[in-house]
Amino acid sequence: MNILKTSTRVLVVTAVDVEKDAVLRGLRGSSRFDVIAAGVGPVAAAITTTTVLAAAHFDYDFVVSAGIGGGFPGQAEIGSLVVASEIIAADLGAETPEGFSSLDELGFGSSTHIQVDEHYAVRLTEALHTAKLPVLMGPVLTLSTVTGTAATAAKLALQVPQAAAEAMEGYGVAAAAYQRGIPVLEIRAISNLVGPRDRSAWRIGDALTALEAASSVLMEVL
Ligand SMILES: O=C(O)c1cccc(C(=O)CC[C@H]2O[C@@H](n3cnc4c(=O)[nH]cnc43)[C@H](O)[C@@H]2O)c1
Repeated sequence: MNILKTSTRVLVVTAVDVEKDAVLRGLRGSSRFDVIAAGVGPVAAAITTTTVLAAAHFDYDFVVSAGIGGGFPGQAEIGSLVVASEIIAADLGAETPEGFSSLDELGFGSSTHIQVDEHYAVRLTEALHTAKLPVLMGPVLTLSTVTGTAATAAKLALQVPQAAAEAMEGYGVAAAAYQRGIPVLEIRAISNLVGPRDRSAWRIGDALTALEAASSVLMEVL
């Protein structure tokens, strides 16, 4: 019996060109991967990912949301990597006197948690660890507004106790992939800590270096 093994096709979705370039450097020209910069925020990410998936003349096997992100203090250090264990739309819901209520809790039936491909998330985390890159697997929050106060950081940590990182695109990318039944992963290279706004403390260069290294490992795993 002939078993034809077709090669795995992966769409990597970043927000901006510097992230895209870092991923492309790490992938070293692999033709199995397409990398796009879809814009900042969950809406741009969802629209662009949906458009690219619909226009492709083949089925992608994986969609990966990749870029820099904020690390929750005590969880993810600047320059480290976070692989999402789940992708959570952390501000999709209602504020109540008792705290945040998600769309699910409000009874709108739309999930604010999207499951990643757990098998490959674990394999990627292990491979990054083996490559001696500092890495943690944990929930990654998607927010439309970058957290800028200790109070909001504390509120989010209470809302999602194991929250490892926050960024602005993962849920949008994941929702587009989920709609087409394509497994999704999210990887964030930590440029700053989630908390009081101090843009001068963002280490974007270090994070992009980590993102490039992580992309080499991603190529080996998928
Ligand atoms: O400086 C600002 O006020 C500002 C407002 C909106 C966006 C930005 C970005 O630079 C975002 C770029 C990109 O980075 C991701 N990112 C990085 N750190 C965080 C974070 O702590 N919280 C949320 N997102 C973060 C995000 O995914 C954006 O695509 C700056």
